Amino acid sequence: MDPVIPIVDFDRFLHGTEEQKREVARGIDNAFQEVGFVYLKNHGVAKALIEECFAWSEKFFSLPLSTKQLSPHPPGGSHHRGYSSPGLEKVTQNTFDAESISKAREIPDCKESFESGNPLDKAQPNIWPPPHVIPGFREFLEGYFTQCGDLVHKVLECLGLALGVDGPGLAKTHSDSLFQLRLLHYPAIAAEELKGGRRSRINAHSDFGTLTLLFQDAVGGLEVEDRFQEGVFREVEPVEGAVLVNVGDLMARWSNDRWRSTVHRVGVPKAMGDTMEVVPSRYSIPFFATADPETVIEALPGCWGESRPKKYETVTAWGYVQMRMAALYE
Ligand SMILES: O=C(O)CCC(=O)C(=O)O
Ligand SMILES: [Fe+2]
Repeated sequence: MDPVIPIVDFDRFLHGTEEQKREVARGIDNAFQEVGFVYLKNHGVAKALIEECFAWSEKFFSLPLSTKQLSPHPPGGSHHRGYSSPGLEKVTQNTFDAESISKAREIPDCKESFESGNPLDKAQPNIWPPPHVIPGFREFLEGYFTQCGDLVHKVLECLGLALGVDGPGLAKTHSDSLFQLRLLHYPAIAAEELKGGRRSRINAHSDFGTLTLLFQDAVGGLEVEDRFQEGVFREVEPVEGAVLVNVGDLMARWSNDRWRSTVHRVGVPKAMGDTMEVVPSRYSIPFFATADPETVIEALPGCWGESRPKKYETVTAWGYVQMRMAALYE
């Protein structure tokens, strides 16, 4: 059976009555408890803007490799900006020791990406291509970043409502907006390579941060792990006009595991059937949110009590994300 990712009408939070807002908050809360993913429709980011972002992404990735490499992702995992060519980033899941990391990396991810962040982020400055190579790219992405950041803040406000946290509560912990906008391109690939497990589009992983927004094209192939059967993945079909929102590890921990950070990966789209030999190229645009670095991550109100003791030690948001990033590169 396909996983049911609930679809919630976010306009009822953005413009609804108090009761409608609470209803949306309950809807997202339930979805995050059950699957860790929710589809939001009427999320307020204009369709034309999202389409334009996909167009910029296609334009960037169609540049020659040598041109894309004019804005290279630095070696190591601590400065996550710029262009990564296919095979550079190798996603692994919960493996921090050298031996298991190198084993997981035998199957390369067949994708290329371009990462950018908040222009005010001093710790991770953006790495843009020279303007003459793709004029307007930087300006567009900087504006798009702000729009996605606004949506993250709204979703956090809504989650705060679900937990009974007053006012902007949770959104306040993300006020630096040290988020990451990622353009992703999975080049066309022989179906055999993916099915035979010799290569993957993106290996199974969960996201590190608090929340991820994911816009994807119509190709499909995103799969989420069955909550009751480890290692069993089911496809999540794209829903036109809706943004997929999922819980990251930091949020799972912060919510004392009330909300799930579900493992996901990208494989062969089911809609292709068994006959197609080449899996078409796919584009997606995740936007990763995390809390301000100094935020103290300890069980949120409403997520612990006598019958639900706190499961995790207190960490800062910064300390946690650094540990996860270091396992990505090198
Ligand atoms: O491309 C996708 O649909 C998923 C990407 C993803 O999971 C990630 O970048 O963390
Ligand atoms: Fe992910």
